[in-house]
Amino acid sequence: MSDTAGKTIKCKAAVCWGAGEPLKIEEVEVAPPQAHEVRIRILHTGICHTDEYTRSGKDPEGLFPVILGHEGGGIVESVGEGVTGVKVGDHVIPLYTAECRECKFCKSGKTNLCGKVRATQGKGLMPDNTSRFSINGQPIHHFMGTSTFSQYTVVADVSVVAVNPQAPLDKVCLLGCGITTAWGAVVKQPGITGSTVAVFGCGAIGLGAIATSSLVKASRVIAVDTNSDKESWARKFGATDFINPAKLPEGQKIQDYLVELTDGGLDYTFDCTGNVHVMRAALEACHKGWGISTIIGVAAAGQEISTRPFQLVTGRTWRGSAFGGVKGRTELPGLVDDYLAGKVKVDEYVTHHRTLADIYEGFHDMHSGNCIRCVVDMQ
Ligand SMILES: NC(=O)C1=CN([C@@H]2O[C@H](COP(=O)(O)OP(=O)(O)OC[C@H]3O[C@@H](n4cnc5c(N)ncnc54)[C@H](OP(=O)(O)O)[C@@H]3O)[C@@H](O)[C@H]2O)C=CC1
Ligand SMILES: N[C@@H](CCC(=O)N[C@@H](CSC=O)C(=O)NCC(=O)O)C(=O)O
Ligand SMILES: [Zn+2]
Ligand SMILES: [Zn+2]
Repeated sequence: MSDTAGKTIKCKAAVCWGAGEPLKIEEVEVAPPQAHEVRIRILHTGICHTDEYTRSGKDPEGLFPVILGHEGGGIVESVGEGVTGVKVGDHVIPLYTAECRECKFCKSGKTNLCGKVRATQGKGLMPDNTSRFSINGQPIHHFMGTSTFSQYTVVADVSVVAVNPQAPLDKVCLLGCGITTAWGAVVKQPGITGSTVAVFGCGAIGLGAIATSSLVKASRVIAVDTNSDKESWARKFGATDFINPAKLPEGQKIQDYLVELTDGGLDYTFDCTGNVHVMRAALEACHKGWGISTIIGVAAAGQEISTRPFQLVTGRTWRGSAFGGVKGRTELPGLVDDYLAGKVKVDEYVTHHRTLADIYEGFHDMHSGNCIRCVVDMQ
């Protein structure tokens, strides 16, 4: 039992006070975990584009003030009554996609989307409809059920998983979102082995989709990105081809180019940009009769996708994937072990490091065009 158990902890956190505002380092009070909750000392966190998406005000679910962050790694400091899944001292990864194993979604065998805490999570609150974070008595919202931009956070017990303590948390924190999302979206999609794939967007998510397509032996992996600097990254992660759509002859659409290049279109495509026009191109680059396009990117409030319904009538499938379809409590420990065994890349994604004091610089890094993932040392 830690000597802070049952007490409120004062620590530093990066708080976003309003849409579009920078993050500010504040002293926050973190209340003890209630029943079925876990308080975690966060050691490292990645910064994902979804954090920036919400900070910027593009997220229709965005609430302020808030402590963002959902790609963290830490150690359990204390647990509330009834917690059995993790214990004090465990090395853990918080899960923005919970896994209760009891709800309709969890029991369906058809999805990783758990319904147990999603409604309160979307309101920036714990399952009892209150927040564990406050500053001078003012409640601060949680984010994605994780809030890893705080030195201590509280999560629901269904939203955390213990992992091999041998795994460096400054690396496997990235399995809390980006890399796992990409890995799952590919390995859970039957048929990729021996097939052609195009990945639109070569950030961490796109590179992960490229690496995993290569791992499962897709016959061809075409990377598409408007930033030509991403070519060397894409090839390093296993792309066989790289195309910059901005460099095509004027008037030529990327989907038409790809259909011609691949004798009718791709077997599988992935949108890893969050741009609805790219999502359309990814769908229309699919082969007639069987091509499947997966949307991974998150689009801003008010954005909608469109295509001619004929694209679907003629056998293309449009689908989406959240956290790669991965059930975190069941599958993440195995993925961490795969990383330790050298079967899954993680270290290769880390291009930038920051401390909590300059975490907001990490958001600027993300826009620099040469940042794949920035890892923040929270202590
Ligand atoms: N569904 C899920 O569960 C998850 C979704 N996401 C979402 O996935 C998306 C990708 O995340 P991440 O990899 O971190 O983001 P990045 O911004 O790092 O990567 C996106 C890449 O796409 C490139 N790009 C931009 N516009 C185009 C275009 N028109 N055509 C081709 N490429 C383009 C960008 O180039 P440039 O460098 O010039 O900007 C960049 O290289 C985000 O929307 C994020 O919110 C993330 C995690 C989980
Ligand atoms: N809140 C947004 C949607 C954000 C979103 O799509 N989140 C993804 C994960 S993105 C991670 O970096 C996700 O898993 N969604 C499923 C969910 O239940 O939230 C909006 O309202 O548009
Ligand atoms: Zn993310
Ligand atoms: Zn559930």
